[in-house]
Amino acid sequence: MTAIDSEAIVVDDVTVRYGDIVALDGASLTLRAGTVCGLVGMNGSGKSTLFKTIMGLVRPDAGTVTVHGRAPRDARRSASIGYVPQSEDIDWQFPVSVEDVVMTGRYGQLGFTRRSRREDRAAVDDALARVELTEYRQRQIGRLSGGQRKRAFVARGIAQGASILLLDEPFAGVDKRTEATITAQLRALAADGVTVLVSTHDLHALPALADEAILLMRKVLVHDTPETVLKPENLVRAFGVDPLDLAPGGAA
Ligand SMILES: Nc1ncnc2c1ncn2[C@@H]1O[C@H](COP(=O)(O)OP(=O)(O)OP(=O)(O)O)[C@@H](O)[C@H]1O
Repeated sequence: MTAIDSEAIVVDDVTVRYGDIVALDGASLTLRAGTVCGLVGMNGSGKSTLFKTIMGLVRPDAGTVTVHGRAPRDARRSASIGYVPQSEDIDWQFPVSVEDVVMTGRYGQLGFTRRSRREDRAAVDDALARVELTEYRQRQIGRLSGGQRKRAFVARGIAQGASILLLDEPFAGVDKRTEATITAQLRALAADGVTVLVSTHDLHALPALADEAILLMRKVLVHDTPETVLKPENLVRAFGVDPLDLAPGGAA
């Protein structure tokens, strides 16, 4: 693999504005294939905007994004990039079952008839088993708990078979067991060469989850190992205070 091939995501000096609000201000990063990168920053620091920009759902006002050397929209159309959005962005009343949701991850591979083939059904079965949701497969998606909903959308990302997976706060409101299940699956995907970018507010879990981490504050403040990113001087730059000192019981 050449150096360029191994660069899964390249964000180069990207600025995104929503009217007067500057959500990203000259953000740059490069992610190598097969790594899990944790994305950390305070509320409003631009994490969701960065995901949407990498997906090609938001167009940068300045700068460029390439995904395996291609424009994000092209990568999205070819299903080589998958996105697990924040729970608030999903319509939970929609009358679809868990397995229907996971099957939508296969739409990029289905023909225009959208008829699932044996390999699609096998991918859905495998993804459901990986996140321990097999017994809930027939249930309407809104009749799951918060943690089960997260797992359903992680399964959808897995079933897609994308080489890049973006996850926006998959651990929000989930219990430790679910967090461990999702973490193990993301690590397994990375071992298979998938590039994973995952935002999280759970700083304690970052070293177990990620090979590297990014501190975002409209731009990339630090991109290094989780241990370096978690140094108090770096967290103070991103959060104004050391959030680990604010946790119950004090510092980690
Ligand atoms: N559609 C929008 N229209 C206007 N402003 C927006 C929009 N989406 C985000 N913003 C603003 O852009 C900034 C970055 O928001 P973004 O959602 O990317 O942050 P975030 O880091 O994901 O936050 P959180 O941790 O709360 O999810 C914020 O100031 C937010 O209010």
